This record gives sequence, C-alpha cells and structure tokens, in this order.
Amino acid sequence: MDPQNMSVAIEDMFNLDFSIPRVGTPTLESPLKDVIFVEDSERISYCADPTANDCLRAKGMPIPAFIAAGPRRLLYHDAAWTRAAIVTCGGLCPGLNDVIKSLVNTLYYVYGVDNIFGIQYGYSGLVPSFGLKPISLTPDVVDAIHTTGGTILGSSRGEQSTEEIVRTLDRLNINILFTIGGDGTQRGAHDIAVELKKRNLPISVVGIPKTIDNDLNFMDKTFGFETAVQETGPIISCAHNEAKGAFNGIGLVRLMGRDSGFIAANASLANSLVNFCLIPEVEFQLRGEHGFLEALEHRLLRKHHAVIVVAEGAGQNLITDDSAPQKDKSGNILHKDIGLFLKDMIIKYFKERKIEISMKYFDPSYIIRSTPTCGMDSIFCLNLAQHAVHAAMAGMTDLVVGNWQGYFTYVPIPLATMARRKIDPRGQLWQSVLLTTRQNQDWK
Ligand SMILES: Nc1ncnc2c1ncn2[C@@H]1O[C@H](COP(=O)(O)OP(=O)(O)OP(=O)(O)O)[C@@H](O)[C@H]1O
Ligand SMILES: O=P(O)(O)OC[C@H]1O[C@](O)(CO)[C@@H](O)[C@@H]1O
Ligand SMILES: [Mg+2]
Repeated sequence: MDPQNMSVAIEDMFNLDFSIPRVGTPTLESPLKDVIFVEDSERISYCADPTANDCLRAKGMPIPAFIAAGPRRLLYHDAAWTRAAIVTCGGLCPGLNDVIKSLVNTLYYVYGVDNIFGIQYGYSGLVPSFGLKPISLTPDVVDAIHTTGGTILGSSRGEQSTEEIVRTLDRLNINILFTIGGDGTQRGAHDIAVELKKRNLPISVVGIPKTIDNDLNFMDKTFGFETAVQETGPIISCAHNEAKGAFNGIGLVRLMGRDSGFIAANASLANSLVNFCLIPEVEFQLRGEHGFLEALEHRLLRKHHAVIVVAEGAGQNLITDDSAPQKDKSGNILHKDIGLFLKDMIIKYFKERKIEISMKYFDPSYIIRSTPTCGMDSIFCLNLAQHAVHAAMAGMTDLVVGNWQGYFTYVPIPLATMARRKIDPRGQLWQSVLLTTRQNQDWK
C-alpha cells in the first residue's frame, strides 16, 4: 500500500466504486490511427504488491483498481459537432496554461474538434449575471501560453448555482466541460455532472486535478507540485545564507499547505539546509521541555544558525487569539498566520532569555505558485490533458484524471474528493524528513 496515503482506511477500500459513468453508449469509430487503444477492462491496481492481490483473489475479494486512462476505440461525441469548454477555478498553480494548451491541441489536432471555448474567471464565467463571455480557443491562441504562469482564462473562488451553470452549458450547446481545479472545483464538477444526468443532458464533465498542496486522494501527485517544490530552492538557499551570515541567525520560511504539509516536507528534502520542518500533520508545543523554542535554542547554542520551514496549516492550535475563524469565498477556512506568529514568538523568547538573534522572515507563497512549470511538470500537464480528452470523447463523465504508481488513471470524482491526502507521520516521507533535518536531535 502507499505508505504516504493513510486518508482512506484499507478496510474501506473494498466498498469503493471505481467505475466511471458515461453520458451515453459510445458507437463512433475513433479517428485516431496507429495508436494502442485502451479497453475499459484494463485496470491499474490500487495495491502494487501482486502477492497481496493474489491473496485477495484467493479469498474471492474484489481487487481495488482504477480504470486505465488512454484512447478508446469507440467514441460517444462526434468531433464535427462537439463544442468543448475549459474552466480554471480556485487558486493559481504552475501548469494551468500547459493544461489549457494541451487540451486545445489534443481536441483540435488529434480529434478534429474546432469549437473550443475558454470560460473566464472560473465558475462565475458560466453564470450569465457576471457578464463574462466565453473566449474562443484555437491552437494559435494557446501556442506559447505554457511559457507563462497563471491562467489565461482567469480563475475565481466563490459559490455559484449549479442549476445556472447547467442552464448555461445547455444554452451554449456545450458537449464537454473540462474543469481544471482543486477539491472544491471537482466537487462543483460532480454537482454539475449529477444535475446534467437529472436533466438527461449528455454533457461530459472531466476534471484535471490541480493543487500545489498535493492533497487530492487516489493520486500520487497533482500538477504544479513539483514546480512548487523546485521554486522553494532559491528561497531556502537565501534563508540559509541570511541565517549563516549572522551570529545566531534564523531564516524562517513560510510555505503553502493548508491542511497537508507536502510542499514543506519535500522542500526540506530537496534543499537539505532545513533544520526544522513544521507541518499540519504533526502537532508541536512552543514552550516547555518538549517545546519548539527550547529545541531552537539548543540548536543555536550548538550551531549558531537555523533554517525553519513552516507550512501554513501547521501549529494552528498554538494561535489562541479571540478573532472569529475566517473563511474565503468558497468556504475554505483561512488559517491564522503561523509564519508571523512564530516569528514574533521566537523574537520574544530570545529577548526574554537575553540571547541576541537575527531573524529573517520569508513568505514566498504567491511567488512559488504563479511561476511557469519546470520540465517534468510540463510533461505531466500535457499527459493529463491528453488523457482528459480521451475520456471526454469516449463519453465518460464525473471523473478526474489521476496518476497512480506511474500509470495514468481515471478516478471517479467522489473518490478523489472523499478525503484529504495527508502526510503519515509514521510513513517514509516524514521519516526521511526527520532523518534529513535531524530536528529531533535538538527537540527532545
Ligand atoms: N463543496 C463544493 N461543492 C460545489 N462546488 C464547490 C464546493 N467547494 C468549492 N466549490 C466551487 O469550486 C470553485 C473552486 O473552489 P475552491 O475555491 O475551494 O478552490 P479549489 O478548486 O479547491 O482549489 P484550491 O486548491 O486552490 O483551493 C468555487 O467556485 C467554489 O464555489
Ligand atoms: O490566497 P488564495 O488565493 O485564496 O490561496 C491560498 C490557498 O491556496 C492553496 O495554495 C491551495 O491552492 C492553499 O495552500 C492556500 O491556502
Ligand atoms: Mg481546495
């Protein structure tokens, strides 16, 4: 089993439905030539261990497995008549433009779909009262967009009426909607798919999961994550320089990660200059024998510098101000600022102890998520989008494209959004972070 993915208990795996719904029976011969078509019966096993699967088989138990992604021999949507729409929602993430470009090029060049629309500013662009007209997307329009960060379509948060969105899709004669976004976006996409089914509208809804937090379930990684980790490199390096450049220097770096600390943990491994990594999954105390501040003091006494990486969702239990919890427009809880809080607490602690320190604070959150993708991430975006188009043209719906142990998969949206993927403190990733930072050496 995946040692990092403990969000879904193994006993619950057997009750899960891995099948992908279709908007209708595919009957049209695919125009693709010289490709290896994938049958719906081809599966990617959830569990990589063949012995475990043999055991399950012997016991007559179902083997949890994803439907394999790839081009289908028979299509549901007729390219000549197909009108496809693309929407990007939620926060920015490296790779949004790569995915848009690859969707357009695959639809246009591979399947021959030439009616492609970009929906502006997230789901708001599908609600007429916002007055945002869809824009026409062609290979010429998207030719070089992968070289810039952000999204050429704009994005948004905030609740929109599913009924209104569905009415708009119907009025625009859209056959396929591609939803590029995180858990919220994909929950919205599922609601749209359910409403379309209720109204007997054969519109495919296919998601491409986006989140730099890497917290979606049933996939090893989401696009933009690798770039985000890479972008932390120069910043952590600067934090280290600042820390080493002064006696008792401290470089404190706050990174994104609302509920999962994947960016912070991986950044600590990729840039092995980090001495303390603090993530939401591992609670810590500030003061006392087992407190972080004592551990930091211990480290400074030994080495006279320290680099700390803290994920935005870490240590929320420590911030006990009386202000009411805040939410963003989509209803996501806005965490209190652990970075600034820690900075103040560290300064106060060492002042009390009359120990001089030099504190340098870095918050690169929006810098690392608005950049263009790095090489491998660009390829990942391109492949995700190609597989999204294959699924959509075959009439599949209510799914996101995933990647599991190196294979591209089709994951039902309810599965991908049923629980948040988190770091297992007993798993290999966190254990490796502990070995690399050696933070427990100071932290008793
Ligand atoms: N539970 C939900 N059901 C239906 N729609 C939702 C739900 N949660 C969010 N949405 C819609 O999806 C869109 C994006 O959601 P949200 O702002 O949570 O971003 P996200 O897709 O989760 O991306 P990020 O990873 O940046 O947070 C918003 O328009 C929001 O209204
Ligand atoms: O400030 P914004 O745009 O709402 O986005 C912040 C959030 O986006 C995320 O990166 C998820 O996309 C979270 O880690 C973070 O809390
Ligand atoms: Mg989200």
